[in-house]
Amino acid sequence: MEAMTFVLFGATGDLAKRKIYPALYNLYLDGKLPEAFSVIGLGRREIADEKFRGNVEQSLRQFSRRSPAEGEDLTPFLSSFRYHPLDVSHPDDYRKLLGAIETRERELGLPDNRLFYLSVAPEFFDAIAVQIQESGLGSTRGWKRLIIEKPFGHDLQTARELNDNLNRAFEEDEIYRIDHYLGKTMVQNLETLVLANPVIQAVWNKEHISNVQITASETVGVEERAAYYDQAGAIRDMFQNHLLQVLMMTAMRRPSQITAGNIREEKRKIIEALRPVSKNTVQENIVRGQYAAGELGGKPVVGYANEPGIFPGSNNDTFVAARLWIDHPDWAGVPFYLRTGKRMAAKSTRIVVEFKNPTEDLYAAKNEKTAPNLLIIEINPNEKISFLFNGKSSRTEGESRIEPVEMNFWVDQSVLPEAYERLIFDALNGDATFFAHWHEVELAWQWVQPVLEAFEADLLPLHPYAAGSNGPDASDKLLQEQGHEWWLDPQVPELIGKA
Ligand SMILES: NC(=O)C1=CN([C@@H]2O[C@H](COP(=O)(O)OP(=O)(O)OC[C@H]3O[C@@H](n4cnc5c(N)ncnc54)[C@H](OP(=O)(O)O)[C@@H]3O)[C@@H](O)[C@H]2O)C=CC1
Ligand SMILES: O=C1O[C@H](COP(=O)(O)O)[C@@H](O)[C@H](O)[C@H]1O
Repeated sequence: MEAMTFVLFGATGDLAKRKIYPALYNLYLDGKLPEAFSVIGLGRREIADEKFRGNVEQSLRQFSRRSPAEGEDLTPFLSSFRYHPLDVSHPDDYRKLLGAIETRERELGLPDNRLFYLSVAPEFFDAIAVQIQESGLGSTRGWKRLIIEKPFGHDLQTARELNDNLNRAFEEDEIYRIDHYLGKTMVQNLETLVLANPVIQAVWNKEHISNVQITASETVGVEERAAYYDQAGAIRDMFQNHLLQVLMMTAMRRPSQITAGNIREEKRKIIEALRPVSKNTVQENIVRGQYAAGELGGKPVVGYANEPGIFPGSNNDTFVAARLWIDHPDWAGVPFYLRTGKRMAAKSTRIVVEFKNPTEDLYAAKNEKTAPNLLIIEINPNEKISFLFNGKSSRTEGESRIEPVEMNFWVDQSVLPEAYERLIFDALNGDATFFAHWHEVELAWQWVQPVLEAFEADLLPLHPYAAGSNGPDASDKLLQEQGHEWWLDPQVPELIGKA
C-alpha cells in the first residue's frame, strides 16, 4: 500500500472516537496500514499532540474490538498521529494546515498522497471541499481522495448542490461516500452468494422468487440525536441510503467481470429501474409510522413525541415500509418489501427471499402441505445465512411427515473486521466497490423525493405503533394485498416445528 497522509476533520468527535481510531488500530494490528503513514487530526479546540495521542489511546481501550493490553506500549502505532487546530470556516487555517502536512511529509519522506476524511457535520462539507481546492491542499502530485459520511444532502436538490461543490475539488472517482451497510460482512457476502454460485444464480429471478423482504428494525429510540433525527426521519436516516443500497445489492444482475465499475453499473441499473411513485400512488405503496409509548425488555418506554429534544407535536416518521417494483425483465411481478423502524420488537437487519412454491398442494392427498423455500440473510446482530427447505422426518414413531428443515451457515464474528475497518482499508487502497457512487445516491434521492413531498404535504396517515411492536398494522396490509406476510424471527422456528 502506498505511503500517505490521512487528514481527519472532526478528530475530536464521536465518530472518530468510536469507529475511526479503532478501525485504524485494527488495520495496523493486521499489517494493513502503509509502512509510512501520517495522521493529522483536526478540530477547533487547541490540543497538544501528546494529549491527542492520549485521547486516541483511550478510544482504543474503550471501543476497539481488540483492546490493547494494560501497559502495552502503543507508541509504534500512535507515533503517526499529530493534531492541528483548524476552524473549517477560516481560510487561513487551511494554509497553515498545508504547511503542517508538508512538514510531516518531508520528515517521513512521504509522497503527497492525501486522504481527507470529513467526520464533521454535513453543513461543513461544501466549505471544506472548496477550501481544500483553494488552499492548495488538493494540489498534489500524488493522489488525493475524499471520504465523506452521510447524510449526502437533505433531499434531491441539496444532494445535487453538495455534489456540485464536492466536484469543484474532487473528481467522482476520488470521492468515497461511506454507507456503513456496504461495509457489513453479510452485505458484502451477498455479492459472492448470488454471483459466485451458479445454483443460486439460476433461481435469482422472477421465475423462482415470489417476493423479497428487507428489514432493518431497531429497538433503540431517537437517543441523543433528536435535533438531527427530527429533521431526517426514518426515510432519510435509513431508507434513502442503507435500505436502497441493500436492495441494489440484492437485485443486481450478474456483471461480465467483478470490478468496482461493473458492480456499480449493475447497481445503478436496478435503482434506475425502480418504478417511480408519484404523489398519487405513494399512499398505496408506502406506510409511515411513529412510535407511541410501549414496553421494551419488560420496561416502559416513552413515545417519540415525549422524547427529550423532539419538537412538540412532531409528525416525523420513525417507521417506513414500502412495496417496490423493479421494472426489469428479470424482476417483473416480484415485489420488494422494505421496512425500517425505531423502537421495534427486535434489533434485526435481514433479507428474506421467499421462493415460489408450486409444490404446495402436491401432497394434498396425504393431507400435507409444503412450506415455501426461504433464503434468510441475517446481517445484524447475527451474521448468518439460512435456507429453509422441506424434508421428510419422523416425529412420532412410525409416522413420517414433511417438515421444513433449516440449513445454516454462521459467520465467526469474533475474527471479523468491522464495517469501518473494511471501508477505510478499501479507501486507502483506492477500491470504491463498496462505496456509494453519485449515480446511486442521486437516483435514490430521485425515487424518494415524491415520498418526502407527500410526507411534507401530510398526504399519508402517520400510523402510531406501540414501542416494542412490529410496527403499524398498515405495513402488514402492504404484503397481504399481494398474498404475502412478513417473515418474522419467531415465525421461522414455528414454521420449522409445524408441518
Ligand atoms: N457518530 C456516529 O455514530 C455517526 C456519525 N455520522 C456522521 O459523521 C459526522 C461526524 O459525526 P460525529 O462525530 O458524531 O459528530 P460530533 O459532533 O461528535 O463531532 C463533530 C466534530 O466536528 C468538529 N467541529 C465542529 N465544528 C467545527 C468547526 N467549525 N471547525 C472545525 N471542526 C469542527 C468537532 O471538533 P471541535 O469541537 O474541536 O471543533 C468534532 O471533532 C457527521 O456527518 C455525522 O452525520 C455518520 C454515521 C454515524
Ligand atoms: O446510519 C444509521 O444506522 C444506525 C443503524 O445501524 P446498524 O449498523 O446498527 O444497523 C441507526 O441507528 C442510525 O439511526 C442511522 O443513522
